[in-house]
Amino acid sequence: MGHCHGSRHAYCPTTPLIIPNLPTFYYEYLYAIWGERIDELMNGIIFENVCKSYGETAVVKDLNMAIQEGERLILLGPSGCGKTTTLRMVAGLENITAGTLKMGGQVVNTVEPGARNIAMVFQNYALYPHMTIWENITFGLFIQKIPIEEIKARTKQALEILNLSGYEQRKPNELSGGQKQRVALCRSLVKQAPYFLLDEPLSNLDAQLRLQARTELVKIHNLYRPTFIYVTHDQVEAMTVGQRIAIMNQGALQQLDTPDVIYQRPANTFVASFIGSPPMNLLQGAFRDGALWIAGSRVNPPTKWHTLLAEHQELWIGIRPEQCCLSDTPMLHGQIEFVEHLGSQRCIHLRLHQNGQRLLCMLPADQPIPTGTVGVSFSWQHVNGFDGHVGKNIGLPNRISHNYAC
Ligand SMILES: Nc1ncnc2c1ncn2[C@@H]1O[C@H](COP(=O)(O)OP(=O)(O)OP(=O)(O)O)[C@@H](O)[C@H]1O
Repeated sequence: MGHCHGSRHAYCPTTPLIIPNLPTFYYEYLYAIWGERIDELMNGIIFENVCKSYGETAVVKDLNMAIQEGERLILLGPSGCGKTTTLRMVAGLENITAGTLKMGGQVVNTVEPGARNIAMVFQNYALYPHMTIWENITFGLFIQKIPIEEIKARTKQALEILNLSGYEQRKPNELSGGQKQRVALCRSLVKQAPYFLLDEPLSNLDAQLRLQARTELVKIHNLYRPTFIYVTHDQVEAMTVGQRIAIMNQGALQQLDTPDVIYQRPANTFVASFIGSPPMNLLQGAFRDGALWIAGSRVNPPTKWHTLLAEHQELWIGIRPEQCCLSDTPMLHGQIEFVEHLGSQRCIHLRLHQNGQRLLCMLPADQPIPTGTVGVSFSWQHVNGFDGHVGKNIGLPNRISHNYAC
């Protein structure tokens, strides 16, 4: 277990804390997650109680978040939730109102942007119109006085990865939007900075190009594994590019975890209804006399759940649409109101009989769909329960499959 060499180690289980000024539980929490790899984490980015306000308005609230060195982290959330502000604080483009931001083990609250060793890609490509593509990409490297052979080698490699070889002598106005976006990525890539910050870099691309660019982003990351923070409000992008996703709402971090865990075990009702298309069904639940009532129907949950359910009594029961099926021995009954055709699947909109709540079921397109009233079942292993008052996941023991690719 122990690895107490060097001075930047944050926590060693056999000795007291080495770095002062942080609560003990914080290191214990980090160590529990990262174990021996805590070294890498300390070289990453750590937010400690970070707040940002504009006048009286708090836009980032008490953010605690540790990003591992070399990790691809996505900041995801609805418009205005504070993603860009968070990213800009890392870049040094916004002051931090309160709290501490650390990069590479150093507090950087007052460090100038130019001294933070970051590469940043913005939504608008910000290319110099009078320069060629090659000049746009290499300009910053010449300023850094990097040897010409090194500049040529880095640029050649980046142009190849981003399919831009042959475009070196064009001007930005001779490129399509997607190509300009790739030049902007290329220009950041050649810096080989340890921190790579991206703010909605694909938002100007059409669906086809976005798909291709997602793969390129992962390739870029794999090339030299910078610590990568990527802001988006597109959950497909988040799920496919991110190794972990931080979900924000109204300036507060809601959940920070792998895409699988976030999808299958959302931390609260906000995450449950934000992630997934269509989103998770949240049905009213109540636990009385050993039975669970879901949307007004009595059902029998696994006996081992009873203690947990009894602690909450009023609940939201979360069931993903694709985990519902039509059944001859149903748990719930409803009236089909609408059928959406989505190619390989169909989304059935039901109005439940007992309490009139709506339930969405995702079914294979080749499954015959009866008309009128239908019965629906689901398997307990995929069900989530949320406290009826505060909306927090109560941790019913359901099954999570960890099958995402790093
Ligand atoms: N300079 C500023 N002065 C006052 N309020 C600001 C300023 N910059 C941002 N805000 C507010 O802070 C909140 C967070 O903005 P931010 O740009 O971080 O959100 P976001 O999650 O990135 O949104 P989007 O996805 O729409 O870009 C918003 O309500 C915004 O109006």
